[in-house]
Amino acid sequence: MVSVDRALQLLLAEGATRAPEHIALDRAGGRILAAPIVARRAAPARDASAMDGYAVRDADLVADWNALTVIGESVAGHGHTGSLKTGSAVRIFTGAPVPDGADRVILQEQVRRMGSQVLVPHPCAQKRHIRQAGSDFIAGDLLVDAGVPLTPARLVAAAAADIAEVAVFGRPKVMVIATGDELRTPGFDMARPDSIPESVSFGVAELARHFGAEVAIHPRLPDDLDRLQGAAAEMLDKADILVVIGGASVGDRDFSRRMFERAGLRLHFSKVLMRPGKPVWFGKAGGTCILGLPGNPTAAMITARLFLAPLVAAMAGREARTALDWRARPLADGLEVNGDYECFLGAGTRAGGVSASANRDSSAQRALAATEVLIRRRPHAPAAAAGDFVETLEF
Ligand SMILES: Nc1nc2c(c(=O)[nH]1)N[C@H]1C(S)=C(S)[C@@H](COP(=O)(O)OP(=O)(O)OC[C@H]3O[C@@H](n4cnc5c(N)ncnc54)[C@H](O)[C@@H]3O)O[C@H]1N2
Ligand code: MOO
Repeated sequence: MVSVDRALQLLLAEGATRAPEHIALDRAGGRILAAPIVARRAAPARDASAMDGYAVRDADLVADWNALTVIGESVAGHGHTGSLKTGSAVRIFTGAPVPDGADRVILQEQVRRMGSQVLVPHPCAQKRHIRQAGSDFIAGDLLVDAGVPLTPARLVAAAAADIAEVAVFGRPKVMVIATGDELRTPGFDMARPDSIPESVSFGVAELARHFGAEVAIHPRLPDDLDRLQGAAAEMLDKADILVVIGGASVGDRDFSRRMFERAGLRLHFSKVLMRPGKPVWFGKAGGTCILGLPGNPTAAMITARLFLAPLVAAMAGREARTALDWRARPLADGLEVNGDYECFLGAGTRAGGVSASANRDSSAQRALAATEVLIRRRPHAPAAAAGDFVETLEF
């Protein structure tokens, strides 16, 4: 049996990032950049108007009101050709190139238009309403570092930098399999009272996707060692990480480790000093990582959050710690002294702080749905009172 920290260390030693690939920007959302985004052009490329109005020369604005001849128009996408001469103005719109010779843009609300002329007030010390060429960035500027996800906002910056294709890390392939004679597909074939809906694979698959994996769900299998061993070899070929749900404990029909014996399983840890989730195990067969989750749904989801999420994140090109962002939050209610095992309590958040679920049974699924954060209780942590700070993780 190993501690949670030691288990993480052993697991993450196997979390090598996937090779980078080049993909079109419109398919790159959420992927992790393998190379930085460097601007290929300046923004704006030339001086641009920040407002709708008139481009004018300061030298023409000496009186309280100044009559200027409107000699043309500059709209976004079609700039005015030619420069601004003494006594003239150019009608201009937001985003349009500012004609050469213009010093500022006067807002249209502040002028009086009279036929081909415009009456422009003295600008006093008003803003110029001109975005200078390169004031956002210039060609060669680093806009986004490697190693971070392409968020919606970063996709905008990459496109603005005139980039059509980005280098991102490959996504790890995760295959999830649920095992157990009692399991049935939700919504089907629940006639026998000893059948239960298979629920855990849905949560584990979504969690893996959320942290950057490409996920496949293998059809679930009964507790039949021959069939499990037969499926093992085929699954190992198709996945970077294989997640087996159930059969992790010591019962006569708990086969999740033995399922991979023939494939040459090398166990890195088997059992962790934690509650819930003690039966969780991790090993490798060939080049594939195998994570065995306990079947009890709360135990499965907590161990997946603590071990699968950082492994996927690391393989997808992020630092594993980004998936384990422990934060101090105050307790809304007190907690009892902790025992020898490290404990992870599902909790909700309220105005006063975090509040652990009353139901701590590792088979609970209603309390799981209400869990927003996990509270971490180190071995032998003393009793804690409302208002005390505890380590918490987004769930
Ligand atoms: N003698 C001992 N018994 C048990 C120990 C132990 O140390 N000694 N550990 C207990 C702990 S802790 C856990 S957790 C469970 C883990 O058991 P398994 O991983 O072998 O899981 P199963 O027996 O297959 O299932 C447990 C429970 O969860 C339900 N289940 C399983 N898979 C799913 C699924 N995909 N969707 C929904 N529900 C699932 C299953 O029906 C069982 O009710 O072992 C304790 N026993
Ligand atoms: O993982 Mo078990 O469900 O610790 O009780």
